[in-house]
Formats: sequence, C-alpha cells, structure tokens
Amino acid sequence: MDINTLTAEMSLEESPRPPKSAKREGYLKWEDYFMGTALLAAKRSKDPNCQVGACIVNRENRIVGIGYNGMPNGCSDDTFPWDKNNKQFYVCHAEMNAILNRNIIDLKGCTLYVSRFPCNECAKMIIQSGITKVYYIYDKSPNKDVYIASKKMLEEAYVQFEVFKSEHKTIVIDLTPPLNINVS
Ligand SMILES: O=c1ccn([C@H]2C[C@H](O)[C@@H](COP(=O)(O)O)O2)c(=O)[nH]1
Ligand SMILES: [Zn+2]
Repeated sequence: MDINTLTAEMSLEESPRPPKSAKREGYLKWEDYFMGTALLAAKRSKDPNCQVGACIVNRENRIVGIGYNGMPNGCSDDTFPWDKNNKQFYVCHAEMNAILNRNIIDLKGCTLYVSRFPCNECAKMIIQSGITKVYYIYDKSPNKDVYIASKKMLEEAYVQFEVFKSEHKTIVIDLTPPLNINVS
C-alpha cells in the first residue's frame, strides 16, 4: 500500500466523526431558547386556568425582560381571587410584567416571545414600549373583542406578529444529573 492509498483509507474511516474541536450538534436555536424561556416563566403562574409567559429580546439576541401572569407585588396569591369573573381586576399580564421587569430603558426594536396572543391592554404596552415583533404560540380567543382590538392596534402601529414555529415539539430539561436536555 503506497502512502496515497493509506491517506485515502484513513480519511474515509474518520469522516463521520467530527474533529474534537467541533461544536456540539443539537443545541437550541435562538428562537427555541427564547420561547422556551417564556414557557418556563409561565410555569411560575398561579392562575389555575391559563399560565402565560413572556420573554423580550433585543436586537443582539440578549434577553432583556421576562414575565408571567400573576397578582401584583404585595397582593397575596392566596387571598386574591383566581376565578374567571374576578381575576381580571387584579392579575398583571405576562407581557406587562416582562416590560416592567426590563433591565434596559429602551425596548425599541425588541422582539417579544409570548405563549398566547396578547390582549388589547398588552398590545397598547407593546406598542408604546417600542417592541416591533411578537411571536406567539396560539390565539386563545381570536373572535373576542379584546383580541380583535389588539390585532387592529398592532397592525396599525406596524408591530409584526406571527405564530411561533419550531422544528421541535418538546424541550425536556433534567433537574438532576446527568442534566440531559432532550429536544424532540
Ligand atoms: O395578554 C394576556 C392575556 C391574558 N393573560 C393572562 C391573565 C390571566 O391570568 C389569564 C386570562 O385567562 P382567561 O382564562 O383566558 O381569562 O391570562 C396574560 O398574561 N396576557
Ligand atoms: Zn394582556
């Protein structure tokens, strides 16, 4: 076997294996990371009916605000009402909390990842804050006046909104070793 043949055989054998310094495959894409963060935040919600999470991201792909729906600070989750007719008077929406929790002053040009389509009150805050893009997973009540009004305002103010699409259905995160993260 001459030296050329030997080299060809070696490279054939090694081709499926990435070089040791190559990056890991299967890492989360930015968009899945941001929506995953919003969904993880939603898990903090005490609302028995609807847990909403929101994550705001700037143009440099930095997370600048996270929120979920909950009672205002100082208003106890155990004494304020969570039933359908009364919670509306008290609950702070996820989008509002994410905007108020922001760690930068100006949200101009930022993108919001949120689990459900924002209501009219959230749309007002989104517009006024300078957020220009909204990704949401589902529109719970598209025919209700508040969501029709929300769409109307977002469109008028040139805030784009789009259903979130991912090539994955689930992200499963272990809290115990070996700390696997399974994306499927
Ligand atoms: O833009 C929105 C709209 C609603 N929410 C939260 C506020 C409440 O906790 C629930 C409302 O649930 P329904 O059962 O649909 O009345 O969702 C929000 O965070 N952001
Ligand atoms: Zn809202």
